[in-house]
Amino acid sequence: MPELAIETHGLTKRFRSQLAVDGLDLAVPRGAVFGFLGPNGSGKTTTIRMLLGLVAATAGDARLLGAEMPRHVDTVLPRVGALVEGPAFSPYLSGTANLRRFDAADRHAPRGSRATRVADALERVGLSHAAEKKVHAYSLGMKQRLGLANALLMRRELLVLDEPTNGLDPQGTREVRSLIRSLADDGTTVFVSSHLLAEVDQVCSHVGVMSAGRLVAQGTLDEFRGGGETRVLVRTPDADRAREVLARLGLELGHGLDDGAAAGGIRSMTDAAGDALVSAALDAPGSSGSSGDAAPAPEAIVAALVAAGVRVRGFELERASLEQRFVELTGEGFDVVQ
Ligand SMILES: Nc1ncnc2c1ncn2[C@@H]1O[C@H](COP(=O)(O)OP(=O)(O)OP(=O)(O)O)[C@@H](O)[C@H]1O
Repeated sequence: MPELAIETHGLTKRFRSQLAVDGLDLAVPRGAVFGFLGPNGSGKTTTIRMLLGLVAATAGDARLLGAEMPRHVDTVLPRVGALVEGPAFSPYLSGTANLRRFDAADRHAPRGSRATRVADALERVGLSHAAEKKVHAYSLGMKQRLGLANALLMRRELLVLDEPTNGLDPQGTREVRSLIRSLADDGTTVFVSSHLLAEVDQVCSHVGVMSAGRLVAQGTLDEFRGGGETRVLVRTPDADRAREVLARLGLELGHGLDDGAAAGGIRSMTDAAGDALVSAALDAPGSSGSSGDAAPAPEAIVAALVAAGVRVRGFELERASLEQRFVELTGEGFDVVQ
């Protein structure tokens, strides 16, 4: 069995003068829940459409479950469940009747167990109560759930979900998250595009970040976070002395937390008790700060602060949040919905 569920090399899509996807080298390991992130228009949907053989690539190649696409589309797609821009449900049929039609169109789906399969899929996405309702009376969220149910009709090795929580309320979003988790627990690889960092943070094992058609980062969630800077936060009434010590240790002052305040000429924040929160970047990637020296250990920082007479009332190491990393990589804000 190939180790990668999805693998692309130089995958490119050009629409007339627009380069929508530019030389993508994706590597999605089997068993991963891969969060495919990116701002609007960064090329996520186009990539997914190429992966599924819905649109032809301009250049490059893609393999799904070890087989070249779109050449092996007939043998590969039955092993892949997909939710892409809502399938064309018939509005005047019920949810159940729509799913039966889709199931009947799948020649790999045994007819005898169709009714059970459809009922199970509706149950998994929390739509049993509306199973017999006509789809034109469904809300956007319900249609989205029906699309998901359609992707879940058969057990699949790979699920490709384009923005599965679009149109869902917070409760629906939580349900989709736990559904993804349970699918992953069963060994299904899940490739999910999303705007929602919180979603990715909570369910994904791997992340890929798109920006303007290019894949600017990919790896495990830990690697992704680890690539960002770690900040040291010191709570102390002796802010000036603390800053001197941190600077002496080669740390770069005034990162992150202080940035906003620094614009107003303040380099730290003071609380009601008179303690200031001084922040500095430890091992900022690409920082010119400490001329390539290894960052000092946290205990060495605390010892140096104490030795210099700084009253350390709080000390914390804070890793970059996913959102900070995303902004660092794409230069764009993120649509953060918790
Ligand atoms: N059929 C098409 N014809 C022309 N341009 C297109 C077509 N499909 C997509 N594009 C362009 O390609 C770029 C990437 O679009 P795509 O839909 O893949 O981005 P996305 O990351 O999925 O965005 P969103 O999060 O808004 O869905 C956009 O600039 C879009 O306008």
